[in-house]
Amino acid sequence: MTESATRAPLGEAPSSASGAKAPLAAEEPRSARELSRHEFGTELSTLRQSRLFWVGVALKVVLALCFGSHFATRWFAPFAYEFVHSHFANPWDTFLARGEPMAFPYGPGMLLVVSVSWLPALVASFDPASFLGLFLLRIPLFAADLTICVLLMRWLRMNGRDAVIAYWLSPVVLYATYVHGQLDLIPTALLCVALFLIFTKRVTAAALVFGFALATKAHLLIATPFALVYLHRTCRPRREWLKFGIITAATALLLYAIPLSSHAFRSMVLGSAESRKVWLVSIPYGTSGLVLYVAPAAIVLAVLRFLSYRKVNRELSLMFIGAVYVGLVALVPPQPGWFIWSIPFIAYLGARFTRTGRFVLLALSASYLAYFFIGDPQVFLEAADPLLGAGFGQRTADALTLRYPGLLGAHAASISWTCLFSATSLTAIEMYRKGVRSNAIYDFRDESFMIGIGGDSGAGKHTIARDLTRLLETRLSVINGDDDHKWERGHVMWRRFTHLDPRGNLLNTQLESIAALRRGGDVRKRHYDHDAGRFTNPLVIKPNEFVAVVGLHPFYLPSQRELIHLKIFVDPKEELRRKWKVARDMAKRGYSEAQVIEQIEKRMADSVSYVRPQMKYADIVLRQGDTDPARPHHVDLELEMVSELEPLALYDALDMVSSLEVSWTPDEQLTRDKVTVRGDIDPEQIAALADSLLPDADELVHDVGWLTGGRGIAQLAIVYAIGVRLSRARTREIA
Ligand SMILES: Nc1ncnc2c1ncn2[C@@H]1O[C@H](COP(=O)(O)OP(=O)(O)OP(=O)(O)O)[C@@H](O)[C@H]1O
Ligand SMILES: O=C(CO)[C@H](O)[C@H](O)COP(=O)(O)O
Repeated sequence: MTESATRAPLGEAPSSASGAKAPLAAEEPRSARELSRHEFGTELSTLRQSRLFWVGVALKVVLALCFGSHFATRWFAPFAYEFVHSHFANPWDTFLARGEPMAFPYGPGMLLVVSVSWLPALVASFDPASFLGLFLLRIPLFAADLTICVLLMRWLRMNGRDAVIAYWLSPVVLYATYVHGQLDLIPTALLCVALFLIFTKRVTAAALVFGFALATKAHLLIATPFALVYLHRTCRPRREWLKFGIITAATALLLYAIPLSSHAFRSMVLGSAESRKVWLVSIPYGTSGLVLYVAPAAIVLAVLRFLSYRKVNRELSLMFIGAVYVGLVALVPPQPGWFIWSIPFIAYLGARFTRTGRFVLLALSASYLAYFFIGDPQVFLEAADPLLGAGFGQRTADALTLRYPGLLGAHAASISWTCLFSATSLTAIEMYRKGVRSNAIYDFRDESFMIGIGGDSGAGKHTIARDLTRLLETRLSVINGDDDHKWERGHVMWRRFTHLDPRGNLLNTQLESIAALRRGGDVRKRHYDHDAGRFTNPLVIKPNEFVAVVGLHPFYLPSQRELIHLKIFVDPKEELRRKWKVARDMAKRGYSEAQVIEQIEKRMADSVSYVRPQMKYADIVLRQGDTDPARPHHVDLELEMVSELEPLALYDALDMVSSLEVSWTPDEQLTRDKVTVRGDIDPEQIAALADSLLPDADELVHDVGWLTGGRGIAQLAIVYAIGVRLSRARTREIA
């Protein structure tokens, strides 16, 4: 698979270029909803084109029709059928009265989801244990299965296709769901949907789905602290986690309240033997009767560890939730359905970290099937009873046990359980390690990442800062270099010096501000109000993950250069800069055209002496060529980038876009490369390029903040450079 394969739009020219669709305005942000709709379309079409996907569908349909253990044929299918057929009478009462306390140890949410496919039972009578019944039982499970697969592809992006192998064809899901007949895929899919909504910051919707999910099966309570911590660490306003907790709890409690008055419900669901299994493995602590509950201890340990992270990203959350669920099954008596809880997360590991991930996936799947066959051959084989006749499983298991007592006895079962235990433990450890490593990639520890944006007046410095704010949002603070002018407008000293002269600016004050913000301290600073030409009272600038220093001299002093992690210089075509400056100063600063032109001419010598020389220290120089407001997708940009940032990778990515003409020229010393870009590009293509250039680009930037045309390419080049610098710093730290 080529890296671009999951993103269809890369090679297509944007629609405005062809004139087929109204052009997107450069400032028009796309909503997160629009973007996700588009991406799911991409994922579904990737699935439709995958032969392996269709092989999986065929296999699942056949298994769903023909197989089912007594869990499916004696309990779950009749339970759902009874509920619908009786026009929604309380089925727990009916089954407890029949002496079937194990029939449905799930919450009301699970009954609601499972019943959807049984609506024909409202008007028709049939045997729920028949092929038809088995198939109806699997319809919501298939929907849950597909939902998980699509969400995984979305999360995995460039490795999306690998999700088909790692998840869609998972032997654990095939056996537990389509052969045995466990329902755990439903809460698992709901958990994944809730996580997807959490990651895209749709907190209310996430809480409603998560609350409903808890009402399907209470094991999801284990994922709750991880969701709360993630929201606490990543969401602004900070209280979002509380809102999530309240809505989730209210939704779950409301749903549980519906059947709560039923004694049968309380005894079959709330007091079920299954939920008590979590306490069964314990270590005695001396003779006083004190014991250590192993599984709860592991869960608490994981939650505490997760809480200790200052920064948590999506991958760390997925890996921790997966590690807890996979670790949990190693610490309780083995249940076939419980393994399902961790499978999407293990598949994520398998697709994302292919070498180790696939190895653990394989080890776990093989030892899972081996244990559930050797440990209980009768239940394993009875799933074929609907196809091969009642009693097939029992007869065959008895015959095999008699013939191979060593292979199917208690000792063999313990050996296979030991293997399964080892595979699950290894998986949990791998998930923990990979999650922690991925979380560290864009973590800049206790420093702010400083970005300097320099250039002449009207060259587009603040425009770049605003375009970066769209991507970095509240994680970016901006210092304005103009705040460090020495005097207010009209001051007599401005007759001696221009604003471009370092002697007209407090560059040492600026240096102190940069140093303080970089090490995480607040800065109190007056602001230069361009409307009035006066300084305001001092304002507080807070440190942040990213700080942009925007001005005429952000890297004039050597010490400024040392403190700034990424130096950007804007150097548009002079004619264009004049046009922009005249328009901006006339519209926003109250000057006439003649006044602006006179000011430009007067400052020219200082621009050449003091501003432009900073260009040689820049990591990136952005040279905007012609712009055409009627063609927002249009690009005419020259990028100069220090070779250490590997501009060739950027060139390679841009060169894949067929609607662009890209060229690359290194300088003779191989220290700076020039990349020229001409053509058309839209924000979705730029988002796709960011995905291909940076691991977890969406962790670094807000996905819907990408612009179109030249400004979008400038955003891409800067974000790429930030990503390279950050990941290099982390790699050095890890090494
Ligand atoms: N890439 C761009 N594409 C189109 N227009 C631009 C671009 N960059 C800047 N402009 C236009 O140029 C004007 C000046 O840009 P901006 O205010 O960002 O310049 P500046 O370098 O920050 O100026 P100053 O230092 O004088 O405050 C803006 O009002 C905007 O209309
Ligand atoms: O763009 C500028 C510097 O980047 C301004 O020209 C400078 O800040 C002077 O301001 P004013 O026009 O208010 O005298």
